Amino acid sequence: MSETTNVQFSEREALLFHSEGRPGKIEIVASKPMATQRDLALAYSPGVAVPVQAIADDPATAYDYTAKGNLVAVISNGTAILGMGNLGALASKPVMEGKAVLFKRFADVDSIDLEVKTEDVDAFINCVALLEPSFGGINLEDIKAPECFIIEQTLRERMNIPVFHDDQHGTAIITAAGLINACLLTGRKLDEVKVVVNGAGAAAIACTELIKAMGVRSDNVLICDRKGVIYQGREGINQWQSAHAVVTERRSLTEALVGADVFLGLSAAGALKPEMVKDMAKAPIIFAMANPDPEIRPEDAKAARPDAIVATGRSDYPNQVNNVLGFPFIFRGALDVRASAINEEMKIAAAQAIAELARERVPEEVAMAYGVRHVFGPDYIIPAPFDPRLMEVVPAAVAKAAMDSGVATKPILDMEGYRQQLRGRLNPTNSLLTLAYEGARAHPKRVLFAEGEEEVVLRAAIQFKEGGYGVPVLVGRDDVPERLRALGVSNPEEYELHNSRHSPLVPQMVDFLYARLQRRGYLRRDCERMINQNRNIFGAVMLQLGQADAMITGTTRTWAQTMREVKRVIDPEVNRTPFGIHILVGQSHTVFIADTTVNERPSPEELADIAEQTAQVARRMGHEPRVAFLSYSTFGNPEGLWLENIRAAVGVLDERKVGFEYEGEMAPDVALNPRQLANYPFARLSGPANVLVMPGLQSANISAKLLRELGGDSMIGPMLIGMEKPVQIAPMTSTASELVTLAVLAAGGIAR
Ligand SMILES: NC(=O)C1=CN([C@@H]2O[C@H](COP(=O)(O)OP(=O)(O)OC[C@H]3O[C@@H](n4cnc5c(N)ncnc54)[C@H](OP(=O)(O)O)[C@@H]3O)[C@@H](O)[C@H]2O)C=CC1
Ligand SMILES: CC(=O)C(=O)O
Ligand SMILES: [Mg+2]
Repeated sequence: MSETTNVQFSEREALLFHSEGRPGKIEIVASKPMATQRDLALAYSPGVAVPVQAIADDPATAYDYTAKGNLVAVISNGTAILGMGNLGALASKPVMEGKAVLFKRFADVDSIDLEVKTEDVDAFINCVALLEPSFGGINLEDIKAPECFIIEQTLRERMNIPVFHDDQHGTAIITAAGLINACLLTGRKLDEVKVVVNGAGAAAIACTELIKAMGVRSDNVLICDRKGVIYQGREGINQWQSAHAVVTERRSLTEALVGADVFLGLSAAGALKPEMVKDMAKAPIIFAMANPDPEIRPEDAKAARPDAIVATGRSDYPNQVNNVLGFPFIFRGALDVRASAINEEMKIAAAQAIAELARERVPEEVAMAYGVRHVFGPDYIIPAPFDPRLMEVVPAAVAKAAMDSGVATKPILDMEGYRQQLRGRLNPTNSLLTLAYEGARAHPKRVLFAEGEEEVVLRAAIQFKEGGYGVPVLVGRDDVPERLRALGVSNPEEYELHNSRHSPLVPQMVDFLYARLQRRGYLRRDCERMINQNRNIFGAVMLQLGQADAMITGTTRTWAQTMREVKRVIDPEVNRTPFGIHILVGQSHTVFIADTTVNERPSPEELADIAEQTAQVARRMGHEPRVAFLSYSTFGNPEGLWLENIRAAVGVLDERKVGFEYEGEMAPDVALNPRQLANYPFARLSGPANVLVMPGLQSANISAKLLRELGGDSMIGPMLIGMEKPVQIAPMTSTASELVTLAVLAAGGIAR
């Protein structure tokens, strides 16, 4: 995306995000059934004694019988939390929990945060070293320099699993990848560039070492800390800093930057001033990587030097140079070959793989569907963390480097098979939802929130606006600005508000509604009353009159009631069957269930329409559809009275010659479980179904709601499909972020 974007949120929102529901960001879920006494007897005593003995006899089997092989500890003592400084072990917990969930989200690595309350180097080292049996790898985090160097070095020597201080090496790898590409774009050679590194701590020293190893000349790198340039002979510098001290007359950051090609900021917010940037060389490369706030804001850097290539550590500006691009995938590769360490070869392989990926074109279907233009250039020197290709490319490169350099204890024999397996580990829905959000930011639309008096709706509207996803158009009373202010909004007057009491649009709206309903038994005054008193009708007419691009409602009335109101104003699209889809999203699977909201006893043609349109939605969300028409019966067994419609629907699709797999009638276990499906070798599904077409509304709606209430996975929807205008009716229990997701899907044309 080329536009500069800037996600904003209030402090209240950030706290609410962390406290809502279960406090914090992680929970532990059992990976084996725990339902019966037998399960418990196997999982715990006495059954557990068997793997205990096996591991005692052969320690390598711990990888077969426990979670060790996919488990990474994120460990900190909180002495250098982001760029916020030493705030202690406990305060670092939100960051460490955050890293743990990023491991899972991006690379399906299970991870747990451990905050160790000591600044004593030996105590910390002992604590971590003793944990070796528990984990497949150790990610050290936010530990200040110089202690971090001793800690990491000693632990690498003492432990037989990868120990990786991410602020050092993760950051260095991503910085190196970004630098390679920025130099390519500006026609520079690494052995000629003059670099100023601001900050002389963990990240800065590691970045300096890696870029020197890649060819940047030692006498071309100046490092600065708060006191200025680290020159040879300066008092009070440590051994890691003195290794990079140079002979120079320059003393301040300002002096250091005169004529410099590259600024690498790994220090603190605001450390780089616009006037300093002015003296840098032509087309300067500025990586302001301090978190959460960079050394200079990109807009200020660009104002001072429009010819600059600017990167930050943040996700809300172009060019995010942040270690999140590396650590999940680097550990994925290291774990998969049971590497005993993450060595230089693996780091360089990761940096090169990431740099190369940015130079390749983003897959066309992703770019087209979401209007996201990621083309190698000054605003795109590095892939975005949600780029699904990272998961395939980086772990494979790291695993290969581990094998080639002799640290892989379980080499991968079939590399192509491994890449395929990596692809299957991630659910495309996750990355496509992120891309849908990015697409919304690139093409902001006007979304009407009809129930502007509900707190949850206002919070969704705030998130929608502050996230830059579009313009919320609120329907509500005059006290809405006051309510927005109470929710932490400082500029509520910037929110567009429509109130039927004094909207100048009302006469036009009444005309529209009356023209539509006069032959359906409504008088003009009925229409006036509906416009004045019913927010869904008011909102839907606004949508019809082109005042917004999409509409979200549903939190104050039941779904059916809301649908009745909406349908008074908005028709189904010509030749389409309106219906509803619930989408069940797990870590590695997505299932689309339809029709969960509209048609009580769909005809064969309607079932076929529902299948076709749901398959299209699945494709828009990155899944190759495999449709199962569900029943209690599988291919006529048991026989029953209600199967004809379903069989006829399969026949309708046969005639239509649709371009996706479908089959039926079949029971859900046959549709979803390959072992059951194997009993029907003639069935035309190449794998478990991901689109489930239900025989009727009873079973569909009940299943969707059961799954929402009892299932562990998250549910999107119901999405309303097939209406002439993009209107979405959310469940009454929706959270603010669920409403935002529906708004983004509706505005982006994915839910239609
Ligand atoms: N984008 C990314 O992926 C990453 C970014 N970072 C960022 O890098 C920064 C440093 O992290 P880390 O190395 O772990 O921390 P450390 O505590 O190890 O190092 C901090 C260093 O920054 C220096 N510093 C602080 N303020 C200034 C300033 N105003 N001007 C010059 N130097 C300054 C300190 O110098 P002194 O000794 O004089 O105080 C010290 O050398 C943080 O902002 C962090 O968020 C870190 C890792 C990854
Ligand atoms: C990104 C990161 O690890 C940091 O800022 O410390
Ligand atoms: Mg960090």
